[in-house]
Amino acid sequence: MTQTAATTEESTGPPAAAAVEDVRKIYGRGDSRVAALDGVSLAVPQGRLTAVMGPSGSGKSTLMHCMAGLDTVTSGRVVLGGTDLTGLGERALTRLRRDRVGFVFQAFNLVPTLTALENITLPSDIAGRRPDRDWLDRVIDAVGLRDRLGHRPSELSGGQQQRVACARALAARPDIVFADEPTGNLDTASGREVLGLLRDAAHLHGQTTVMVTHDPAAASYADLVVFLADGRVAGRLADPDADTILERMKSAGSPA
Ligand SMILES: Nc1ncnc2c1ncn2[C@@H]1O[C@H](COP(=O)(O)OP(=O)(O)OP(=O)(O)O)[C@@H](O)[C@H]1O
Repeated sequence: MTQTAATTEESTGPPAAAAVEDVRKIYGRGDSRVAALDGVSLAVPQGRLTAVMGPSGSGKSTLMHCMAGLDTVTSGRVVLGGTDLTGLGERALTRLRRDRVGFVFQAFNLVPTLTALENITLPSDIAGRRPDRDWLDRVIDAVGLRDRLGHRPSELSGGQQQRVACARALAARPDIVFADEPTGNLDTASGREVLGLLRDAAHLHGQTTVMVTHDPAAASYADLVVFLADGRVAGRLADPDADTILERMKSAGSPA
């Protein structure tokens, strides 16, 4: 693996936990050619919650997948925790995702036959690692699921299931967590719980997290909001409130 310093565009603030530099991702050829990412540069600050917003088709999921090593870029560079992902083979990418990245998706993706606790420790079990017991306890308390650990997913509410999914992502202490519409399937109250959890994980425990969302209220939990449009970065807002985010979305002329 090539080790390089993660670069950051900002001269102040925390160092970048991840960065993309002039990334292009082209799908298809000829008439069906789509530039899903068209020269994106972005630094994800360490220990912060970053939201990525933008209209449907603007490249949010593609960006997240490329940053997480789930997809490769056509050109440009992706650096994660000092490792240049560009040019890594599938085995190395698999190892990197397993060891250094946590995922929270809209569909909770819990294993239905396992209990909440078994789901939370599954990634460490698969990797053959013993989970850090103290940390696991803290994560379980943070997600407020201590009295539900023996329940199977079908015995949990949507919000509880997503909190299990968050705990699963946090338990392995990954360098970075990627959350794709983590509150998309949740009612407002459950969504707030999950967002508060992700924000606390960043602020109290230094967990770097990138979250894709369409929802200005959800994005207002973030320390930094990055707007995409047509595969490009169309703006950034630091410490935004929901109204400012909504204004920005309106002025971009394209509802997310
Ligand atoms: N596997 C693929 N093959 C071809 N085109 C693709 C593929 N994946 C994405 N695209 C195209 O790339 C562009 C960006 O898609 P992407 O899913 O990243 O957008 P998004 O902002 O996440 O959208 P949404 O909010 O609707 O999920 C779209 O035009 C999409 O049709």
